[in-house]
Amino acid sequence: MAAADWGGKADHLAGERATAQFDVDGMKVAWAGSRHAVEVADRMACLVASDPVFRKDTRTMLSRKELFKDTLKKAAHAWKRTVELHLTEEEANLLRLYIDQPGYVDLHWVMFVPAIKGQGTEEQQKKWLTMAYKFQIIGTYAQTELGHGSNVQGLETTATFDPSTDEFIMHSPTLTSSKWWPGGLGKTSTHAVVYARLITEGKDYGIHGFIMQLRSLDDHSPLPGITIGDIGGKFGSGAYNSMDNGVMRLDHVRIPRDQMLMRLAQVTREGKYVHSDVPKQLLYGTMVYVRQTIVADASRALSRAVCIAVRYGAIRKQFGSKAGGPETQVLNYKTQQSRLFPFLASAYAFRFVGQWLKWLYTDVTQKLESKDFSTLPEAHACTAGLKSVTTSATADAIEECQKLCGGHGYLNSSGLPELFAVNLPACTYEGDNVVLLLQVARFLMKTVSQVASGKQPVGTTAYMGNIQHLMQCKSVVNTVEDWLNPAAIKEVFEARALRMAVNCAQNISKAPSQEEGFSELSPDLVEAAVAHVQLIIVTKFIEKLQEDILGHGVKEQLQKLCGIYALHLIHKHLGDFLSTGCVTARQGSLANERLGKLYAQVRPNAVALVDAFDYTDHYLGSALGRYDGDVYSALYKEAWKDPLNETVVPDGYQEHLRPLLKQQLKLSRL
Ligand SMILES: CCCCCCCC/C=C\CCCCC/C=C/C(=O)SCCNC(=O)CCNC(=O)[C@H](O)C(C)(C)COP(=O)(O)OP(=O)(O)OC[C@H]1O[C@@H](n2cnc3c(N)ncnc32)[C@H](O)[C@@H]1OP(=O)(O)O
Ligand SMILES: Cc1cc2nc3c(=O)[nH]c(=O)nc-3n(C[C@H](O)[C@H](O)[C@H](O)COP(=O)(O)OP(=O)(O)OC[C@H]3O[C@@H](n4cnc5c(N)ncnc54)[C@H](O)[C@@H]3O)c2cc1C
Repeated sequence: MAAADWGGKADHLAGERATAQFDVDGMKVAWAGSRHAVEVADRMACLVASDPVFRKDTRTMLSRKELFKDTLKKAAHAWKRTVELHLTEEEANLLRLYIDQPGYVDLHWVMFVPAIKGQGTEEQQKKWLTMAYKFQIIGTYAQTELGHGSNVQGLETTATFDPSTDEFIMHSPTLTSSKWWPGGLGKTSTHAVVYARLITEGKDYGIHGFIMQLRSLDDHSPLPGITIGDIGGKFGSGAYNSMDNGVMRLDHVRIPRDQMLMRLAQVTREGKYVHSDVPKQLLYGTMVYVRQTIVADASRALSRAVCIAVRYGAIRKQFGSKAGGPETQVLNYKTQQSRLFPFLASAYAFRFVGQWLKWLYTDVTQKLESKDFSTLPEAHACTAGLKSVTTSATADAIEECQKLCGGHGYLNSSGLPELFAVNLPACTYEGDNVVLLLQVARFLMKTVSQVASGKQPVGTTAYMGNIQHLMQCKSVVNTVEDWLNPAAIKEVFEARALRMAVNCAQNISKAPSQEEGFSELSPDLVEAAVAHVQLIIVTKFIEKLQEDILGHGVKEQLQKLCGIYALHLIHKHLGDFLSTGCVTARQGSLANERLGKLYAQVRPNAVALVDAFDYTDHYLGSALGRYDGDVYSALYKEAWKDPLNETVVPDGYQEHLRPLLKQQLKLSRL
């Protein structure tokens, strides 16, 4: 399908495709999760690619105002098409995804609606979601403030209950309490779930969510007492600048009591605070949900960058053989392969762990509904950890893909600068990655202490129960081939993760207090958390290979990619594996040798492996990553679209360039 908007012209990558040793269609199914998923994604991608309103080839050349208006136009058109075509929720989500332009609708669907679903009573859901589903109101998620983002308990906005009128008074008491960052808040949202300190009967009960109307539904002006605007331009051209991240100050704005989200806690008519018998952490449920979706976003962004770099690497040639033979495709350089193929493997690894995380989230949600809260800490640790590791790796990889494409990768028309700029903030939003890894570490330290007191850990920490073995085992790897054994790979990852966690726990216990120890050891704790999360990713990839995977050669390719993912981590973090005694220096070099062989085996399949992502040229948005590989014509054509090329002689020539040149000429004649 990726050739759909390609039109059947000469395929410069045909030779590459001919060397593939597996069934690309089968791989598409493995990547997407099911035949149905491939089919619906294809249909939605084509719908977007064939609609001129969704064009994005000149996006990076638009001014902020033009870009914002273009985003409003696309969002409205997408909604129109959704209604006209009676799209299902799955189809509508994919439509939004392939439009590929961050905007207020993301916050509306991904945060505002889930916040009400998770924290509103049935009555509140009925009232607000009915309007939200029909886009009669547009909502955002207003949590972060100018002064606090990570420390949610430090937020300053107040919601003070006034029993005389049965209302809350919403107020920003300081400059730092101004809401700052919420997407769509700046110019678009009519409503928001606003997080504020609940004060009733003179007591501060901490952070709670409140639904607030922000703008008039008649003329869109802010309601009395509300000062609201955009926070200004952000990193890169195009990119996240399509989003109106906002600032908001509240001056004693009154809202009815029933606009406090009351599923987790209530304030009675008399002003009494009542907490339900559910963990208070459920207040953070929306963040758990979104972190889970961000893992899927990361694999998608990474796969786009890899697709661009692999296809371009197969087209780009530099240097020939000394005997004057043909020039070498840069993808054939071993250094390119060792930089790029781990990203290809990571894209698949993140995709599969993202599919598993979605399952975990659904499972935990079902348990929560039947009041089983036991798996909540693990769900928090898994979503926080995987969000952190996958987004950091993705941002680094996109940047490296730019370098892998040389100078042309730095052009906006490569698609890479925008891809980087859009995905970089995923390391920060929905929880700064280091802050989230410290949450994982906290969970690990608790688990280690439970294991020490004889409790059997479950789920993703079950391996810690095998502590006797894992603390002293030595890897059995003795030959390069031994590194093909998934059990051998899993064992060293388990041993490394456990030993790093236990080392931290032992060192913390030597500190004057738990808190001081945690703070002192925090750099090591972050590394232990990364080791644990990488183990989860490796394990889920290995488990994926135990499923029925159809299609000639598909499983074999995935086995190679799984090997690359795991072994490149051993190579990259060899210090961890050596210092914890999980592998010897010799085993480390055998792993590296195995890695080199795997790169060579993947090379003839590389283009087909990125074709299996099934991206249209429209979605990829890259002159370098085109399906047909006609890179140079595309680069040449794109250059002429730049506004600078609208005139042959540039604006400013008469005022600045001509006088300068004339003056210099005059001086030289003196
Ligand atoms: C190119 C096209 C692109 C189109 C893309 C379209 C796709 C759209 C997809 C996504 C769009 C995303 C848009 C993103 C917009 C961004 C939104 C935001 O950023 S919203 C704001 C998010 N803010 C944060 O994440 C703040 C981070 N901070 C926190 O989460 C917490 O405060 C904390 C740091 C985790 C908590 O710290 P701390 O422990 O100090 O405090 P407490 O609050 O007291 O916690 C005590 C116990 O609770 C446990 N805990 C904490 N969080 C959770 C949780 N979420 N669930 C369960 N349990 C939790 C914590 O571990 C403590 O436990 P114990 O140790 O006491 O047992
Ligand atoms: C593009 C974008 C969109 C966003 N959209 C929204 C939105 O829609 N709604 C919303 O409410 N918010 C939104 N945010 C805000 C976002 O959630 C916060 O920026 C994020 O949670 C990080 O908080 P912070 O900015 O306060 O960083 P800080 O916490 O100030 O981080 C600064 C530095 O301090 C470090 N640090 C902080 N605490 C610790 C600690 N305990 N230990 C060690 N190091 C620490 C961090 O690692 C970081 O390096 C958005 C942000 C961005 C960039």
